[in-house]
Amino acid sequence: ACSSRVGLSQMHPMWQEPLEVPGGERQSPIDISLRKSVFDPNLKPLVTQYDPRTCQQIWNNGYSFLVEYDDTTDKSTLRGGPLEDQFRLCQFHFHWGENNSWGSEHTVDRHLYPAELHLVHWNADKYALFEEAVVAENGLAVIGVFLKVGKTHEGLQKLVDTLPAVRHKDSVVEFTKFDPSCLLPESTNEYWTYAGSLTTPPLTEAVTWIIMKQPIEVSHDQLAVFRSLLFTSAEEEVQKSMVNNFRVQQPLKGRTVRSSFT
Ligand SMILES: NS(=O)(=O)c1c(F)cccc1F
Ligand SMILES: [Zn+2]
Repeated sequence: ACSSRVGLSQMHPMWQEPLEVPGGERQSPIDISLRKSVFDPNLKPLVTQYDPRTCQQIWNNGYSFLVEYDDTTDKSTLRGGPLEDQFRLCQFHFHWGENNSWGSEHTVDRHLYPAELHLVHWNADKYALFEEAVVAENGLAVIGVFLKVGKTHEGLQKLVDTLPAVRHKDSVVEFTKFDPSCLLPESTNEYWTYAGSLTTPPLTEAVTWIIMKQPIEVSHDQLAVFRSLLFTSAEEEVQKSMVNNFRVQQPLKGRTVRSSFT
């Protein structure tokens, strides 16, 4: 699975120099300013082809819960949009707040959503492993989807029902036959895209971000189950609720956010 080693401490020997690590010029997340984003007519529709049979497990890594996919073949892929290459889905996860007033990492004209979904893909045309791509130029493509409180999301409920099994840090549970395209909004033609970074360590500046304009709706109770997870492992005396697992917004530093729509 691609994300169990995501908190890379040592850099893998690379034929290509690893990128400058953070403090850099292209950190994430950011605020997306509607009036500053630039319509790019050359942006293509996104093409996602996800095979639910590649879904493997859910893992509480002590910061979020990751739904991990088998990324050893080209069965679940992303291409099109701003991308030149084909990317493989390796995991998806969420960021959320302690209440419905905040929780997303990106904002739109400073509007905060209660949560944000990240579908993490790596460039399988250029790299052999996620671990190589995560420290490389043009290594990752992450689709961000905002969550807002509304009607129950039927597709999400299967995931929500398994979360109690991964309540503690380092717990894992088998999770199969889940098609993550059910978590994408109806319209995937409307998105913003910009050059950024991972929002968790190693914070490397390897990510082409693709943020969907249309949020998905989930129920208040579904979000409450996210907040029942814990940052802490079963052994620790003091249990801490897994909430507010988002990074603070980073300076744009002259970057342009492009939009696929006017
Ligand atoms: N939050 S994020 O989407 O930037 C992210 C992670 F949290 C972890 C690994 C890769 C990655 F891309
Ligand atoms: Zn994330």
